[in-house]
Amino acid sequence: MGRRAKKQQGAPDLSDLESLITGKSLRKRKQMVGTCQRPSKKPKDSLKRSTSKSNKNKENGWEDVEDGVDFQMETENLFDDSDEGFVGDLNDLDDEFDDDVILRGPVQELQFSDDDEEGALHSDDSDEEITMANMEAKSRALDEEALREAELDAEELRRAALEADDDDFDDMDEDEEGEEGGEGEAFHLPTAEEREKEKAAGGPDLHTLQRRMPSYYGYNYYLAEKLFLLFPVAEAIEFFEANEVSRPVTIRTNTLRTRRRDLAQALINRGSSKVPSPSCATPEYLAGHYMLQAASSFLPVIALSPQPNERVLDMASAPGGKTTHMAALMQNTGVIFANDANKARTKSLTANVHRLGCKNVVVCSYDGREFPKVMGGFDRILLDAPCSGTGVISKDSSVKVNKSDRDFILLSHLQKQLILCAIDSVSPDSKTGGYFVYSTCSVTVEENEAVVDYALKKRPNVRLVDTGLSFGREGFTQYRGKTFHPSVKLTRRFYPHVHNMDGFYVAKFKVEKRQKLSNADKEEETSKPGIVKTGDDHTEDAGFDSEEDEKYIQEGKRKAIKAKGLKPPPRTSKSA
Ligand SMILES: C[S@@+](CC[C@H](N)C(=O)[O-])C[C@H]1O[C@@H](n2cnc3c(N)ncnc32)[C@H](O)[C@@H]1O
Repeated sequence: MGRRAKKQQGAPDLSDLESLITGKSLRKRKQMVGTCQRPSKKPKDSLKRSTSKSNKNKENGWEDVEDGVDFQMETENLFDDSDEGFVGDLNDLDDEFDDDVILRGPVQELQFSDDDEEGALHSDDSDEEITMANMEAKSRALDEEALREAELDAEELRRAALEADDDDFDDMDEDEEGEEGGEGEAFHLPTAEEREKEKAAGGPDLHTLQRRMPSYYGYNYYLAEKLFLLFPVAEAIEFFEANEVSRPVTIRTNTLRTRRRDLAQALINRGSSKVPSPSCATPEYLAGHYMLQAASSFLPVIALSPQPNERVLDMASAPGGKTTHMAALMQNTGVIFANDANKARTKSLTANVHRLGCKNVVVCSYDGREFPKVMGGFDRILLDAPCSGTGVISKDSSVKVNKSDRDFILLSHLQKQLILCAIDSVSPDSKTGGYFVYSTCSVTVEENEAVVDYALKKRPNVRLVDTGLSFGREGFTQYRGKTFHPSVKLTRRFYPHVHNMDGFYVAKFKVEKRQKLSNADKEEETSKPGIVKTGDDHTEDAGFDSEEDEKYIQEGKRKAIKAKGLKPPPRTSKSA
């Protein structure tokens, strides 16, 4: 569990995914309900609790993360008249928890320790006694004050970040060798005594402040640095904050078994205002009338848009949230090969396929890198790649501390191999398709744009196309001095603090026939709009992009040596 008590977010109308663009950050939303607070208290002992939650999630499988959630919903509010598959929000609808009840609840006495910042805020200048009459005004004043301070801090941090140059990696290494850093090692928030000293000295310096924020939220230095490179500081803090809050639970009507309206009626007829979790499953759940899914997991399927009678590969498919969604869109026609390298995970995949009545699915278990040798010629392929999970920290907060650069290197290596194999398994001759979608539930550029750009370079016969998703931020075309192909802009990023859904990334490719082009033709081709510039012709080597990755490989090796308590060799100029 995070710094704050886990909260379910308000309900977006997921029947229209676009409506998830709230335009309001979580911070703003909180202000609206008067709960905006400056992150100012002690770091919570969050990770033990969150780890047990994350373990549970892992057992259940990625798509089943909500299975253990004891969610509530008032079914009437969930459905409209459409017969389409739907996602309904399951939160905030229980009238037992309406605002009135909260407002009517007993007034709680808040106690702050002497050195507590909020305590300092609380004992404002007037020393006026708090009464029922003045409480609301005081509370508002406190909120405003806290907000002002947070904004000032954020502005200071942003300025500090702008001043920081691109030598962060070097800084980090120095730190690691010094006292404060180290892989997986959290920073320390200052003691009361240290804070007094800092105050006397005119406050902490900006770098210190910047480094304290992620520590406060429980991130290790390594991941924090990554996130600060991805977002401006103020936005990074919004991202941290959003990760402390659960995303809305959503359900998808399985249109192979029922209609949205009928499901709504069935649930309403049940006479309960609450839909229990699958651990105490409803008959409708057992009968496969719906699937619990994260809202973000709809995105790659919508982008892929599989058509009836097509031949589709879901290359990393367990536990099958997206496979079963595709089967429904294809109206149980054609064939979907649902593959997953992890045999154990194919059990839950098979169970879901059966429960949801998908008759066009063949489950198989190969390493994705064996395709297309195993099988090729697909009309469409989805690669929902294994990833670091930095987009789903609200579900698995162990990600905050358990990822090292070695993990990122290995993952992006695997992703680069898988993406080439997926591309090579698509039939460019497909009459209806010839599309491939790459997705991850991670927000790092290494696992997303860098992988996509790598595929563009290695496979001259592919180009990026619009995902068809009408929201989401554009993919990065520049990152830390690297420039990606301009078409990478067509890929889409989704964030918890912006879209109120898990962090997610989606890229859609069109696969064309491979051609042996003359040099002159190549020049002409790559100058056409929308056509991918490629470094070289396709190659069977799906390894690292050696020039670019060498530095990271070397750093990974040094870290591994250090982790064993040994002294790594000095950096060579290549790895520096
Ligand atoms: C993000 S999850 C997939 C979730 C799934 N698409 C869904 O919607 O339910 C990634 C999956 O990749 C599988 N995986 C890992 N390495 C793989 C490989 N080399 N080939 C195929 N699958 C792999 C993992 O077992 C895991 O189930």
